[in-house]
Amino acid sequence: MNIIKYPQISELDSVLKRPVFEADFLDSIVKNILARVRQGGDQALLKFNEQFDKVNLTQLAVTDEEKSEAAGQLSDELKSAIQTALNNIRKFHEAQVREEVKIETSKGVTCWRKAIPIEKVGIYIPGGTAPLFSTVLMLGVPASIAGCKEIVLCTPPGSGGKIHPAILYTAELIGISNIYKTGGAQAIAAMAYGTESISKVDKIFGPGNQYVTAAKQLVSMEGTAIDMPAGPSELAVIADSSCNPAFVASDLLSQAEHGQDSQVVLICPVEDIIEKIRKEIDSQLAQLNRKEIAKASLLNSKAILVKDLDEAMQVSNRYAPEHLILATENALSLAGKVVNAGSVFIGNYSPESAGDYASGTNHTLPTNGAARAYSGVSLDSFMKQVTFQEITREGLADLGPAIEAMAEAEQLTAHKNAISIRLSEMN
Ligand SMILES: NC(=O)c1ccc[n+]([C@@H]2O[C@H](COP(=O)([O-])OP(=O)(O)OC[C@H]3O[C@@H](n4cnc5c(N)ncnc54)[C@H](O)[C@@H]3O)[C@@H](O)[C@H]2O)c1
Ligand SMILES: N[C@H](CO)Cc1c[nH]c[nH+]1
Ligand SMILES: [Zn+2]
Repeated sequence: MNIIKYPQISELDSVLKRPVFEADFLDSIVKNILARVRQGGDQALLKFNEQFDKVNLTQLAVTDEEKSEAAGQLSDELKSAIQTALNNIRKFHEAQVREEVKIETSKGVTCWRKAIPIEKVGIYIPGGTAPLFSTVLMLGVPASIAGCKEIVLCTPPGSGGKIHPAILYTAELIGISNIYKTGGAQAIAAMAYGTESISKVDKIFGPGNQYVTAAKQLVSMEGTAIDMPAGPSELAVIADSSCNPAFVASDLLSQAEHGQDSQVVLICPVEDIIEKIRKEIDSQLAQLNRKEIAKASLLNSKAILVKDLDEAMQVSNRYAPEHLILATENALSLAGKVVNAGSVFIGNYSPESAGDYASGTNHTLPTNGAARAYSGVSLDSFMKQVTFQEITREGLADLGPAIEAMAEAEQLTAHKNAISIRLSEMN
């Protein structure tokens, strides 16, 4: 992880450039995959399973037998951990249910907003390099609280064409039964267009690699809604002398291990602390399962030496990380200065891994700077907010002249007439 000392704010965009593929290159690969699925349906998906996932299958749907075997393949310890996470995620997302509020905007004019679940949703569960069953909780729990009628789950087949039992077990726990063995851009195409066995959905959710994220963005231009660009994982840590260097190193490595296109950034006003954290990274790396992946993503990663914590926050806000850890003194008050971030972890005992699995917040978060304008997945992501208004005869008598005047000024006489015809009936 290279150190960049005291960069100018204007240099940051190039210093902190994400390691993304060139957009035209990615688009041409992904457009081709989308077109082949649109034309070839299930057969195309099965061919992509052979090409990318090296499995030869005859059907995409997970069978009832596979589902029923899943629970027996997990330890009681893991099942209980999944239940703990489920409880916390459910609590946090249930608290997002909002009361319907009726407002009388003027006498006799009542307006309100009602949250109505999106009927058919598709959830993508990454499985290329690790079977992310925690993502089943992050997407399935809010979808089920929202009351979505149909939930389609796609995930790449693992070795031997199997889906990891923890994915199947977690899906069963939440009540998701339409599960298909297809991953990457082709899975996104299947949910966007529909195939013989996979239903077309109204909105697609879920994180994934750059192919998945590009496919979601492309199908969204053709009319299927998506949650947000949730691509390769990122983490920024703002640390000062009060941090525990070993903790910070462990946090940076936790996101570096996701993929070689992950990026982690350390922002710190004390050079000596940066050195201590770098040493810790080197010693902890050796013990990791995925050290080669973590090493590769550390090559994309930077330590930024800044003047003070205010400047550290400016750097972080400019970067707009998916995750931000504040390992500083008075971390809670520093958190008040966050403008751009997907999810924030405050203090030495709030590791990012807690949000990945079990604190209760959602881990499907905007990456690649999208946190400047997008929020992570929440209950609202699975609902439409429909507005209603009810106007009484007296209400229209009062409000009508204002509407007539505005319609007249926009030269929309039919609009004006829809009011005038009623006002004349009242006289
Ligand atoms: N932002 C978030 O909220 C969030 C949450 C969890 C995970 N993630 C990220 O999700 C990603 C998961 O990536 P993954 O690769 O492990 O799994 P994945 O399931 O996203 O992708 C695997 C699929 O990619 C396709 N693929 C692989 N190589 C290809 C190629 N050369 N051409 C076309 N398609 C190809 C294959 O179909 C394969 O099944 C990681 O980058 C992780 O950081 C992000
Ligand atoms: N850190 C990922 C989001 O960027 C989510 C995840 C799932 N499992 C472990 N981590
Ligand atoms: Zn993670």
